[in-house]
Amino acid sequence: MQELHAHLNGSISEETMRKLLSRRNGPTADTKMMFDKGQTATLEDCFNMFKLIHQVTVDTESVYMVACDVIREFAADNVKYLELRSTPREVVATGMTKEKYIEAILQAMKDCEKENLDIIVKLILAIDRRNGVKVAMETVNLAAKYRESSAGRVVGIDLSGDPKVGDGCDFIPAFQAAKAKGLKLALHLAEVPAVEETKEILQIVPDRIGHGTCLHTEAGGSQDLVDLVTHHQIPIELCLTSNVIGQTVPHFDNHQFKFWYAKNHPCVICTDDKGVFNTTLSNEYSIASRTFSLDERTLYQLSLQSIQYIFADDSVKADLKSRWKTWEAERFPITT
Ligand SMILES: CNc1ncnc2c1ncn2[C@@H]1O[C@H](COP(=O)(O)O)[C@@H](O)[C@H]1O
Ligand SMILES: [Zn+2]
Repeated sequence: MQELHAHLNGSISEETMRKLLSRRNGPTADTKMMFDKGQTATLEDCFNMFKLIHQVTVDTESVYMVACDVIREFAADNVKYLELRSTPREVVATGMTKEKYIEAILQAMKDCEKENLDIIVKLILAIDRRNGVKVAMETVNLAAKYRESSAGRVVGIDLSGDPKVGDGCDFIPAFQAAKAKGLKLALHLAEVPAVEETKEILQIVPDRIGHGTCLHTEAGGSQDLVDLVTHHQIPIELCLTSNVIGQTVPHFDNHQFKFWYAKNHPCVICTDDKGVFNTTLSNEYSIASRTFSLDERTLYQLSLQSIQYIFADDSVKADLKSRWKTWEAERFPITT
């Protein structure tokens, strides 16, 4: 499998969280940092959870530890290619600058490469829409700088944060600058109904869309949005548990996966925040399988197709594809 939509601070497992809570003052050891299975909440609850989590990842040591653990956990879940995304954060009290934050993640990526984990990891820097345009432009510049100095480990830019805050159109110049610098764009779009904003942002044709929950008319979107996304064949990163717990989708059966999959549109199954939503990528594939009656071969095809939408270069795509094909030949031998 490949995981293309995973926020670092939302991906912290219970075990890592325990280690973090024992390290410093702040939220106490029994503070809940994840939702229970089957629990529902609101997007606001999710963002409050992130605020708490950010209180325990305030120094480079914790960011490094979190990144190492998250990479190892995805590898243990059989993820062969991972694009992590994270919002560079400065914490004056601990001396963590945005540069040091990014470097801690890059160091974790490099050190994990030495562990022979059988996983390729790339990094996407996130623009939090709550932090405004100036910070967004800074993030783009940081991404360009570290793309150069990290041997291509930094691959793109994300737009995330509370979708109800601010106007995403304000960030269009930052997205254009990112594109001009050769960075890829994976943008959270239409996580809640926002037809005008989404239409305008779609004009720049992002490389991938996060969630796209409210693109289609039944979910508060519009036919124009569907036509644009279809016309440009923009892959959509779909996170089932996240959307159901956050209640932007009432039940798994109403998930937009159904709409886009039925159109044969590029769909990628992802976790979003495996820690906060208490899930794994395998679990998300199982939910998709149970909810939409997809057999193993169909899940395999979905995973194989996702390789086309990764942000790494063509040689990585070709290598992954050949590994998938080898596995296919073993798992589904042609019998005559
Ligand atoms: C639930 N749906 C979502 N919608 C929008 N943004 C989300 C998100 N889930 C996570 N994030 C974004 O990721 C940050 C945490 O990871 P990092 O500190 O960047 O590693 C959150 O603060 C939010 O900006
Ligand atoms: Zn997300």
